[in-house]
Amino acid sequence: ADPAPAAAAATFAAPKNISVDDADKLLKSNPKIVVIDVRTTDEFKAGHIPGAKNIDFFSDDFAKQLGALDKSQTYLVHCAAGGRSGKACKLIEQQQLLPSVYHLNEGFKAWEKAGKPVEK
Ligand SMILES: O=S(=O)([O-])[S-]
Repeated sequence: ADPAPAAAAATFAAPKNISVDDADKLLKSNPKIVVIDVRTTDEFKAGHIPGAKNIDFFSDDFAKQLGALDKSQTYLVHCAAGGRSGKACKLIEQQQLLPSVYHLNEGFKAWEKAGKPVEK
């Protein structure tokens, strides 16, 4: 009666830290990757990575919203400087919310500072 959780778990990989330059290259080479910006709506509105989806880390149903995303996609998660997104990635790993996640751990601040594309 055991649903073989080990086999299911094997398809999940822990979120992988990635630099600003590597994230930029990754998004260019794979336009299907979904960027998840876990900052607040106000921060998001002030400028974000083009095409990003905003899911506020502080929203009550944050984990639920992540868990409801399409698990066949690959995601790039970030916040402003890696604090909130680091916690988000722990949650993703512990609860196995998404199987394929990159973490832009230096955050949007580093992205912007490097002169990478920003959309409002
Ligand atoms: O949470 S934070 O690193 O964006 S300040």
